[in-house]
Amino acid sequence: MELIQGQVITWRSLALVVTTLVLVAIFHNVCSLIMYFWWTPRRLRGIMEKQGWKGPKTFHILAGNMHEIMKFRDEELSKDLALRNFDTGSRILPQYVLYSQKYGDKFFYSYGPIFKIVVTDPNLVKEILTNKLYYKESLNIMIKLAFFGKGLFTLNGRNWIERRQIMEPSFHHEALKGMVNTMVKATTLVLDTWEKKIQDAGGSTELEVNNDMGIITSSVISRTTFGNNYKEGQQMFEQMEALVQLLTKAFANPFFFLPGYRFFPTPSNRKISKLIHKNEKILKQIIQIRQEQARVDESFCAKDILDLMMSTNSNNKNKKVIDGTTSQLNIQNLVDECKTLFLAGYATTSSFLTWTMLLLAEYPEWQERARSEIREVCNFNNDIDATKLNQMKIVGMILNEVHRLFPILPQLTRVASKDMQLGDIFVPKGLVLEIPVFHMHHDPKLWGENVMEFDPNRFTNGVSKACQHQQSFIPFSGGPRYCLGQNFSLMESKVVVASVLSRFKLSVSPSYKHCPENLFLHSPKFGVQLIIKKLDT
Ligand code: HEM
Repeated sequence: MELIQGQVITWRSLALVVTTLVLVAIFHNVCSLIMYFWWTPRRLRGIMEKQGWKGPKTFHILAGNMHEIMKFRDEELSKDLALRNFDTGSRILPQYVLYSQKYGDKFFYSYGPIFKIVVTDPNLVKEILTNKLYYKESLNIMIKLAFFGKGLFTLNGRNWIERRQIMEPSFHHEALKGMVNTMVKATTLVLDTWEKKIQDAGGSTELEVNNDMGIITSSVISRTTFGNNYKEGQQMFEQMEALVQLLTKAFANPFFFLPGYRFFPTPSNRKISKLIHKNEKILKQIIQIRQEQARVDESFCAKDILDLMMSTNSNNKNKKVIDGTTSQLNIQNLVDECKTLFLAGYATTSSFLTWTMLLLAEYPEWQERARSEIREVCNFNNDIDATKLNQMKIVGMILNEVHRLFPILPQLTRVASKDMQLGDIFVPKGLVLEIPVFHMHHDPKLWGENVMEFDPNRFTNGVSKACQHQQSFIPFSGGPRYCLGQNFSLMESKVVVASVLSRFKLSVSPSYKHCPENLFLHSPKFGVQLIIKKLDT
């Protein structure tokens, strides 16, 4: 009886403990949700209002001010736009135009439940980008899993420092010099198809170049990262494109931002998980084969980015990095870094090159000036190397001006890791600071009255002479987290421009509709249609 009673007591206590735990978990989650969606944005807003910052009076608990911003953006996107009109802020960063007109320079708004202030003063921007106490905002979990994992782009703090040390040698000048040939080869393959199309069409043809720039940059990144395994790498791009499409659609669903939503077995979530899994499988296979090669072949030496990464990684085996611990990447870390390089290195440069082709076609005088320089430097043969790329000054000026007018990442964000002082602003812990790169690149106070014109001449004496403040030009960000692939991308862009202009003449097709948009990246909504002619030599 006692035993039975004892058992009853035990079961009761167990049930009580379980119920209490469940209730505590529910209470904790409800409190976190209330903090995230209601309390934190209101608290931060109160602190900023007390300091004279202004912004929209109301915001939706899930969507923040997104409805108003998207409505304004869609109205702007539906208007016709002249190609030489670079005053496109209302479609690229609509929140900036909408709220700076209403509230002046010191304004805030809410992106979903995230409360943000916008900072444009170049001195403050410099402080934000260089001070490591401002860390990278965490990305939506689905985007993170799909494209970056726990890779360099998303890491913060000590993990980021360790990872950057491992990744940097793969992008040093000496390593990059050896990649120029690969860049030329990948470009030539696509340009040969242009030549064939022109021949078939009897002298000139219309081409949508955004697609072809994507083929070049995906081929360059898979060849430079994976060398002989580039074909396996290239399979990933189709999946990545599909993931971009699915995630863009998913973004329109307000529940997408709810914590834990990714675990709901919706058709879209299932497709996304399947694609992520497929990509990881391809990458793991490539890396495992490499690890095996390195193990059995003593003479195995660094040839491509993955080899370089793996060899820096194995040299780190016995090296104490920080706090006396060693840092070595495991296979999942390597997979995440490859994913990061694929997305960061492909879509960015591809959109950038598309805008470059468009502006070269629209400004024939600059196309000709660049062509003369290329003729002088490399005599129009494909004998391009790193030294010759360095000598292409006019091409460099054109590329800078395209980066200024069409920054591919039109805004950057950072989060305060603790209460801080930024100039005369008190920045509370957790506040998100947005840097509107696009608007800084188009500000007449920083660039002069001709800011809305395409004028590469402004870069004749370098960036420091082109604008009032070095931090006014940040297409690749600034401070310790500047783009790891900056020099890689500049080299690749020069190779593509030099190869295209050595063989072809470009003009804008009448079928081109100018519609820049900011969908993750600053890119042309309907692609870029150009008329391509073979150059008379
Ligand atoms: C037109 C081309 C490119 C542009 C405009 C661009 C722009 C940027 C920007 C603005 C950031 C910093 C983001 C932030 O501070 O929040 C960044 C980071 C990064 N980029 Fe690029 N990028 C380009 C090409 C590339 C290429 C070709 C690669 C690699 C092959 C690459 C790899 C990376 C990586 C790994 C990071 C993260 C660096 C870190 O956090 O330490 N990027 N990029």
